[in-house]
Amino acid sequence: MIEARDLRKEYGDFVAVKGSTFSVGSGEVFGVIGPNGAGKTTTLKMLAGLLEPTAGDAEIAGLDAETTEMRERLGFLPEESPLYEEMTPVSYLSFFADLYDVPGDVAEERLHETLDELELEHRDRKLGDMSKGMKRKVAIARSLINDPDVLIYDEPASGLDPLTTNYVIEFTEQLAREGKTIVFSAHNLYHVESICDRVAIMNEGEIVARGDLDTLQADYGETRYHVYTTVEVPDAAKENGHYHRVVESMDAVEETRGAAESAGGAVVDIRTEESSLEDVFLNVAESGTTGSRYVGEDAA
Ligand SMILES: Nc1ncnc2c1ncn2[C@@H]1O[C@H](COP(=O)(O)OP(=O)(O)OP(=O)(O)O)[C@@H](O)[C@H]1O
Repeated sequence: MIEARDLRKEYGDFVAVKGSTFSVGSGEVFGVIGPNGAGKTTTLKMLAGLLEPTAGDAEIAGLDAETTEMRERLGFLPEESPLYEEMTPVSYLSFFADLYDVPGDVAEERLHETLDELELEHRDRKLGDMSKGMKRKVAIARSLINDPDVLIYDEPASGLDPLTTNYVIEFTEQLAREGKTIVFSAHNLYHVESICDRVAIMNEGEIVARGDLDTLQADYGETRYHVYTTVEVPDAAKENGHYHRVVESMDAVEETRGAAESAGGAVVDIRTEESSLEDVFLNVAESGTTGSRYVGEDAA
């Protein structure tokens, strides 16, 4: 559905994106993460045809990123979305519906339906008088006015309070369940983890790792085992009548079992804990960009 082939962006001598390559399947949710300045926005803008790449190209549904046909299939939500302050949500969204040649009655129904789903009230209030969260909801509604099947969302919940953030993330999840193909960037890795099928981790203009979450966790994460015993074993803490030891290998689990049995006790429970995306991200960041590699089924 989406193909990014070696997308590169130079600003003079500075290379903002060194060559992003990835593909996103139909109905998939793909997350782009990385520290400030990693090149996420630049990549997403090139993908959306809003920024001309210095080299490489992008396609959405087989259509070149810069074509009108492609834009009709796409909803783009920029990180910052200045709206026309004097307009109301309804006049603003009608204006964009018009630009996309959406017939008036369809646009009217669609915009109210979307604003209902987003629970946006005060639809006749000027955008300039609306809160940040309300403006973000209008920007999201704008990205959906042409009923696109592909959404590119740059930091959809940026700068919002926790309640509105949850709302926006849940709404994005709902769009994914409805079958939209979504590429989105976020700093909150918990959100990425909860929504995305696959992720790309960017650093200093490069994709340093990408793949599905399980594979990234297996490659860059660690599994921790929580072993609970009836008797004291080395490095264990007393907890609710048992002894709790955290180890990082099955060998260490077996060693703990041996220690417990030698002391006349037993292991009563073993729980595994996988790394979070945050752990994976920190491990990738620590390993630096040298020796970058791709993981997952789309390894290139
Ligand atoms: N128009 C421009 N001219 C020169 N440099 C630019 C321009 N736009 C972006 N850059 C630089 O390119 C790099 C990547 O920027 P980009 O906005 O893509 O990063 P990002 O990963 O989205 O960061 P953030 O998480 O802070 O939004 C940064 O160093 C930025 O300063």
